[in-house]
Formats: sequence, structure tokens, C-alpha cells
Amino acid sequence: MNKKIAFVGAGSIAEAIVSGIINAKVVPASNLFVTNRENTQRLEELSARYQVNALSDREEVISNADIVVLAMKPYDLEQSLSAIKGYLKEDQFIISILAGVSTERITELAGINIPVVRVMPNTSAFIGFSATALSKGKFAKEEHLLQAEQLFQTVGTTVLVPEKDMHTITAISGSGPAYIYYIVEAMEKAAIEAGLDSNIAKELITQTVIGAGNMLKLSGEEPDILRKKITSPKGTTEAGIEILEKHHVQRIMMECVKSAKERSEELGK
Ligand SMILES: NC(=O)C1=CN([C@@H]2O[C@H](COP(=O)(O)OP(=O)(O)OC[C@H]3O[C@@H](n4cnc5c(N)ncnc54)[C@H](O)[C@@H]3O)[C@@H](O)[C@H]2O)C=CC1
Ligand SMILES: O=C(O)[C@@H]1CCC=N1
Repeated sequence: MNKKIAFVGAGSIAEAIVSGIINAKVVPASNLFVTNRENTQRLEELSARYQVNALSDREEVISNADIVVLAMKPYDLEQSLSAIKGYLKEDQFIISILAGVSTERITELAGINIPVVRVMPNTSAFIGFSATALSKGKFAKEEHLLQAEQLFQTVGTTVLVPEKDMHTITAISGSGPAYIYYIVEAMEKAAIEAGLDSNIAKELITQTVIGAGNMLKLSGEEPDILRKKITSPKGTTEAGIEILEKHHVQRIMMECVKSAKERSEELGK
């Protein structure tokens, strides 16, 4: 893809996407530009690590870009857009990965009828395994959606969704990896507490998560069926799951997703 892409915001998700794009060799590092509010050390770090153009001159970064990726925190959006809106043009387009914030709000803050595509990736983009959802705003055309989709296909799988679903998706697949890591942390603690070598525990747990993920993807079976195949009557799994049931862990996970979705809605206000 011969496009110049500027990232405004150089945090963990921007790095995950940059790293994924570079590994996929679809956009050369020389076409990627990264800027942030003030942390020049962070920009130098990204430039050294990925050979991208990491610049603190926002005018240079924005005015030369074909695509501007907004990757700051939602509460920094207003200030950030007011600093760059003077350099934005209607023949560019914006990709926003901000949780909660609507395309309408971004157009309003940009002050011009610039196309906006809203995207929700996750940090697994770092290794090409993001689950990414995309939807287009009022001024975005199919070609913008397609280009954004092509870009994010280099860092994982993509789905096109109506924008109204983005809050739920943010709670499910945007935040989702963190829920899995949270469970992994607990499994590691339990294994180590029981006397297992921590490296062995890590290796076994990591492969268990990879195996379970691939079973979900490749076996064609529903998760409850896969679970039942592991759960022998009066066996170890049954004993473990009984504790999860006693503490209503599924209901708690559902509350977790609901709360994340509500936060996404709040962030958009
Ligand atoms: N971390 C994740 O897993 C995901 C994050 N997101 C969204 O991506 C965005 C960034 O998240 P993280 O990378 O986790 O945050 P972060 O805190 O790691 O990075 C935010 C970046 O924005 C920069 N920034 C702040 N104000 C700025 C301004 N006025 N101008 C230019 N740059 C500015 C900061 O310097 C920093 O580099 C958030 O809106 C979040 O909702 C979306 C999907 C997944
Ligand atoms: O925690 C957050 O707000 C962001 C959005 C999805 C993942 N991280």
C-alpha cells in the first residue's frame, strides 16, 4: 500500500499496529509517521525500534499524510485535534481507534467534512493476531473503509460492523485480551503456589491458552461442548468448574463486559 500513514499518539496500541504493519511488509517503515504530545524519548525509541519517522513537528507529520490514525486516549482527543485540525484536509482520511468516541464527534471536532473510519483493534496486532472491527462515518466512502480494512488485515482478522455495535465490540475484543491475561495471571499464581517451577508453569499455561483458542477456531465446536469433553464425571475439571459455578464466574464475566461497554459509552460523551 503506497500511502503515508501518520499516527497521532504513540502509546501501546499505536506501537502494536506499527509493529504489525512493518512485520507484514505491506507499508514500508519510511511511509509511517509517529507523533505524540511531548514525549520525544518515546518517539526516539519507536524510531530506533521500527525505523519509522518519529517526529514532534505535527504540521510536517499531518500535512504529508494520506491517512491520519488517531491513537491518543479519548480524553486527550479534543486538545489533540485542536492542535492538528489546521493541517487536516478533506482529501485525507482519519482512522480513529479511540474507545467510545463516535465518527460524528471526530468530524465535529475536526471542523471539516473529512472521512472518518472507526476501528477497534486489540494489542495482539503486535504479532499479527488482532481481532479488528471497522465501521465508516458519514463522510467516509467504501474506498476508505476498504483501505482501512486492508491495513488492519495486515495485523489480524477484520469484520465490518454498524457503528452502533462498537461499544459492545470494544468491551469484547478491544479489552478482551486483558481478561484472558487476568485469568492467566491467576493460573500462574496457583501453579507457583503449588510448587511448580515458574518457567514450566508459564510454558504450559501459554500453550494451553493457544490450544484452547485454536480449538475454538478450528474444531467447529461450541465452547460448552469443548468444555464438556474435558470434564470427566467426578474428575478434576468438574471439581474446578464447581468452584467457578459456586462463585458465579460466568455471570461475573458478563458483568465485566457490561461494565466495559458502559465505560465505552461514557467515554463517547
Ligand atoms: N491499548 C489497547 O489495547 C487499545 C487501545 N485503544 C484505544 O487507543 C487509544 C490509545 O490507547 P493506548 O495506546 O493504550 O494509550 P497510551 O496512553 O499508551 O498512548 C496514548 C498516546 O497518546 C499521546 N497523546 C496524548 N495526548 C496527545 C496529544 N494532544 N497529541 C498527540 N498525542 C497525544 C500520548 O503521548 C501517548 O503516546 C485509546 O483511545 C484507546 O481507547 C483501542 C484498542 C485497544
Ligand atoms: O481500556 C481501554 O479503554 C482501551 C480500549 C480497548 C482496550 N483498551
